[in-house]
Order: sequence, then C-alpha cells, then structure tokens
Amino acid sequence: MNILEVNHISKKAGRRTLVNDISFTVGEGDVCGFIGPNGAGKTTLIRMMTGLIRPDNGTIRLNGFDIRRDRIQAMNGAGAIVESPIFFPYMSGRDNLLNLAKLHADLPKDKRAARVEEVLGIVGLDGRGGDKVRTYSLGMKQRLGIAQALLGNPRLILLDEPANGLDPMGIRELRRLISELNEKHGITFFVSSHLLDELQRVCTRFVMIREGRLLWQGSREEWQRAAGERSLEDYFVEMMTS
Ligand SMILES: Nc1ncnc2c1ncn2[C@@H]1O[C@H](COP(=O)(O)OP(=O)(O)OP(=O)(O)O)[C@@H](O)[C@H]1O
Repeated sequence: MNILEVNHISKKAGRRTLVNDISFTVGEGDVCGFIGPNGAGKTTLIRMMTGLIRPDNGTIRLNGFDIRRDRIQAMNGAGAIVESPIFFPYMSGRDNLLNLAKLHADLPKDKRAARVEEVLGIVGLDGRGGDKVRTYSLGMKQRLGIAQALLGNPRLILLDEPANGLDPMGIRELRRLISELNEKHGITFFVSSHLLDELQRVCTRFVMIREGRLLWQGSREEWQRAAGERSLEDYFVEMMTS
C-alpha cells in the first residue's frame, strides 16, 4: 500500500513556479530520501504535504486521506518536523512533550504521561527528560522533535533536513534512530537531506527533484543499477548537471 501519494502537485508564488507537476508515491515501510539542490522546492513540497500551504493543483494523500479535504485524518497517522522543532527552552523536555501531548485528541489525558515516557525512551532521552531544553545539544533537540512526532503513534514521519547543523555523532545517532523506528516500529519515513552519503546508508527509496520538477524516483536497487560503480554523490551531481 502507498502510505504517501503525491499527484500532479504544482505551486506558484506570483509568476514564479516553485513546484511543477510533481507526482510520486512512497510505500508502507520505506525510508524515502528526498533529494534536490538548494532551492529545488523540497521544503515547499513538504509544507504542502503537511497542509501548511496549499498547492495550486494536484492532490496529496497521507494514509489514504486527502491532506486538503481530510487534514485531521491525514495527519492523524503522520508526524512531521518541517521547521526546526520549537520547544520552550526553560521547560524540561518531558514538560514540553506533556504540553504538546494535549494537542493529540486521540491521546486520553490519563495516558499522556505514560506515552511521553515511552517516546522519551524510544529516542534515548529518558535519562535527560527532566533537564531544561536549553541545556540540550542540537542532536538532543532533534531527538526531542522526533519524540514529539511519535506522540500520536504515527505510521509515517516527514522530516525536512533533520541532519542540518548536526555533528557527525549527531548524524549517526539520527540515522540509527530512523533505522530503528523503521525496523522495530514499522514507521515509514520521508526525509529530505543534502547528505547523500547518509541517505545512501539508510534509504530504501529515493525521490529526486530539480527546479521544482521530478527528476527521478525509484528503489535503492534501481538506483544502484543505474549508478553502477559511481557513488551516490557522483551520480547525483551528474544527474543534476546534465
Ligand atoms: N513564498 C515564496 N515566494 C517566493 N519564492 C519562494 C517562496 N517560498 C520559496 N520560494 C523560492 O522557491 C524556491 C524553492 O524553495 P524551497 O525552500 O522549497 O527549496 P529547498 O529545495 O527546500 O531548498 P533548500 O535545500 O535550500 O532548503 C527557492 O528558490 C525559494 O527562494
């Protein structure tokens, strides 16, 4: 089953076309890398996928629900970090999550605290849940962001440039967390990134865009067949410049 379907999506800002008739699908259980150079339209597309902005044309379905017509149901099964997650720095990670848990109508009041402990444990922040967020490293803030995305028990998580600004250790932890959530909890991921090497290690599928247009989509195996001996990075640069 396709957990994410993007059908003929276009978006203009004034006369400028930011996204031009893009279609692709992501199957349940995939970790899909979303690749494109700066300004390709990745953030614009992810913002449309989460219903933050409206496309001019086309439809987007999350878990089978149209994000425009049935946003609540569509986002019910999805979690997202689109801009850097914003937390109150003077509150603990745990209290931030308890606060955000109130937004999940399907999480009853008496289950909130247990769910918060559970997601803190999943992202490896259980030992630091009581510390104020301002004492967290960027990597810990990213993990707290993922914990927030996990609160509603999503089947799909969308991440826009989650590795931005992270050091190599932070990137490795993030990669491990994505793999673990995918393998142990069956969560599908759609992750935009410039870090091709990182994506190559974790992704089962790729969607590539340039100047608002779809350039390539396919599985890791198809990608490897096409790239041959070349590294993902070399092949990417070749496709982007051809
Ligand atoms: N509201 C807007 N009005 C005009 N132009 C915009 C608007 N939003 C985005 N753009 C432009 O659209 C293009 C695509 O932007 P977008 O942020 O989606 O790209 P991106 O692929 O996420 O890039 P990056 O990797 O640099 O974050 C950019 O050239 C950007 O300047």
